[in-house]
Amino acid sequence: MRRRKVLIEWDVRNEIDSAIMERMKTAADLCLKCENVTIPCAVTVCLCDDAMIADINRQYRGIDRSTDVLSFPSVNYPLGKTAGDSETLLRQEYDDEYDAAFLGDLFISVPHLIAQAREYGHTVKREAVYLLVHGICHLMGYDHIEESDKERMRAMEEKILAAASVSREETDAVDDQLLLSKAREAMTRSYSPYSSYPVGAALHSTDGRIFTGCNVENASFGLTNCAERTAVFKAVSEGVRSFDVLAIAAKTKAWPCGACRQVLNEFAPDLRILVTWDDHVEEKTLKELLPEGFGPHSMEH
Ligand SMILES: O=c1ccn([C@H]2C[C@H](O)[C@@H](CO)O2)c(=O)[nH]1
Ligand SMILES: [Zn+2]
Repeated sequence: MRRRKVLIEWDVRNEIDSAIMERMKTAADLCLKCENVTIPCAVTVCLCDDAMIADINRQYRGIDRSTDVLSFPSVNYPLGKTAGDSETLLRQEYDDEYDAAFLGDLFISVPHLIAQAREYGHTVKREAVYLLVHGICHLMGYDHIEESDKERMRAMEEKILAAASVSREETDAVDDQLLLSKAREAMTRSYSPYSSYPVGAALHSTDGRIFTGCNVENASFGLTNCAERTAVFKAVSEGVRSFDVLAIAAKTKAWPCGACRQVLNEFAPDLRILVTWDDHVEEKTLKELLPEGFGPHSMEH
């Protein structure tokens, strides 16, 4: 069987869930399959922020604003042709470095994609797959300037998305193992010279992002900020207020302190909490840790 894989060279400046990146990878392979491209191809995908994509938009297209996805095809398809009917041309684009035909570069703004998913009421995963498919279609020679071209592109996108079957009902499920490893990694950044008790936290937002935090101590002792609150405050100050899972890593089993439970309850009363120490993992809900908690709804009649 002939190989129809897309090699993606990622440049991750803004992180998204690894499960979402896996789905993007699968969708990329389906682009080649649906287009009937039988040789291996390569693309670069840069996951960036709004400022960077606006910068590229201005520099290369003279458009001074942010957008969701930008594509820079490296193949010059003849008029009306796409990758599927340009095998000879693609073979000429063979790149030693990738051991594949190089199709071009894509830039995707992660904050833009998250905002758009929210606006359309579907998952970040679905939006991420859609933007990647749209971008790869451009790299395969599709366009949407003329009405007839637009219809062809739309039809191809629909075909690929159907094959990728990212359902509208799907949720942005979190990868617990990834979250735990992010918490352990955050623990290494702890500033805890007074207690010598480093703590790391990784908070997963319902839109699929991960915010990490560590404990930050102070010579005045009382000003210490716990890892959990560091993570919450980082997220909230970035405009994110909805969370589903928190992972905490420490040397011993460390459920959040009372202050952190209260802060977490403000934004995520239904939070699942995982704690890890050595090779152990335990799970509880915030409701178990803070029964009858006082929260934003407590003051309502
Ligand atoms: O759940 C916890 C418990 C403690 N700490 C920090 C605060 C302090 O720096 C150190 C010892 O209490 O651990 C946390 O970050 N989270
Ligand atoms: Zn705390």
